[in-house]
Amino acid sequence: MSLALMQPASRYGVLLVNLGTPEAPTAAAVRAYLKEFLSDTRVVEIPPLLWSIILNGIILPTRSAKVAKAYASIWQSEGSPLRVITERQTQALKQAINSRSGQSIHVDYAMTYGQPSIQSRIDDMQARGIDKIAVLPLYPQYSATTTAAVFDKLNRHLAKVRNIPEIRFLKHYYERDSYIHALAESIAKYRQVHGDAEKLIFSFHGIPKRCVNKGDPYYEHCKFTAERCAQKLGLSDEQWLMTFQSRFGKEEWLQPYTDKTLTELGQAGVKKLQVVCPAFAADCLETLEEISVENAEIFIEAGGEHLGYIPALNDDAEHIELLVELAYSQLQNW
Ligand SMILES: C=CC1=C(C)c2cc3[nH]c(cc4nc(cc5[nH]c(cc1n2)c(C)c5CCC(=O)O)C(CCC(=O)O)=C4C)c(C)c3C=C
Ligand SMILES: [Fe+2]
Ligand SMILES: [Fe+2]
Repeated sequence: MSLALMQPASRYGVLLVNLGTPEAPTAAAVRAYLKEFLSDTRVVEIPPLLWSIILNGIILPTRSAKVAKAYASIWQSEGSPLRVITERQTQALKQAINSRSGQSIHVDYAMTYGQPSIQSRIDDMQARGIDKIAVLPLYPQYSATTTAAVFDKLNRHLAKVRNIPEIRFLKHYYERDSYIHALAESIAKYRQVHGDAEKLIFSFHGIPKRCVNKGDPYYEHCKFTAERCAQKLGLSDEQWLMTFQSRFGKEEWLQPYTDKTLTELGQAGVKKLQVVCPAFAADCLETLEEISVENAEIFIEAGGEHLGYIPALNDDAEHIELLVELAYSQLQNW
């Protein structure tokens, strides 16, 4: 792979962006993180004044301590898994791009909520003389609740900048062969070690059904991902399922729900399941705790025997290859 750039490499930057995570597994830190995250109107579309009363009066006081406990159970010595893995991805991508292209391109990461903020990383790049920035949100499937939230944060910052950099923004990559390949390879490798299961569940982070009804293409992107990956693995229709996890609030979200499906499968006599979560580029609370612990317990209580969680692509070699391809796709001939 060769990279054709129109200007010196020192003027280009690549910014990986993921969701964000608390600074510490404490109620106070989780509260601050959830407050910023759940105040974004891309994430929660309830009228702001009404939502601010519900958020500050009910959600934050009741949820922060409970969620902090869940974070504490997965916290690593270096910090939150999402941050630790995103840092590793950033370093690995930097090394791969620069050794491959022989050019020194600046690579960094930001979080939509919390630190390091998109604003601080764009400012840092501009201070380094970088004026062409490729922004790569680490969401394979586009949703207004995630990808567009990155776009908003970026633009809200640039609205205050006099001399703006040029930006290229990756909207999604669910359709790329290299993504489907990396996902299928990770499942095949897991199965080489742990054996097959009766069924493979593709569990995506959910969003409210209303969002899809109003035009969010997320469901279609998830469906394409699961179908292509199952096809690549040679699975028959009976061997896999697509579900949606992490429901929040009372309204209907995309279905079938992961937890309810696990209960039904356990009750129907299924003993061995494997779950992969393709919407997460890095392992985090929603995979390491919700799927691997909470949902595994739900399945076993319903009669199942084993739920094997297949890790996210994280800093796997195939994933870093994919990130190089995504970065090149934005930087090429620029
Ligand atoms: C309130 C609505 C939410 C929407 C819509 C939503 C969409 C969405 N989220 C991710 C990725 C992640 N979400 C994570 C945690 C998380 N998500 C929500 C709520 C919504 N997400 C909450 C409240 C939380 C925090 C935990 C909790 O209180 O239950 C994470 C993990 C972060 C970590 O620190 O580990 C990720 C990643 C996607 C991909 C998505 C829509 C496509
Ligand atoms: Fe989420
Ligand atoms: Fe969750």
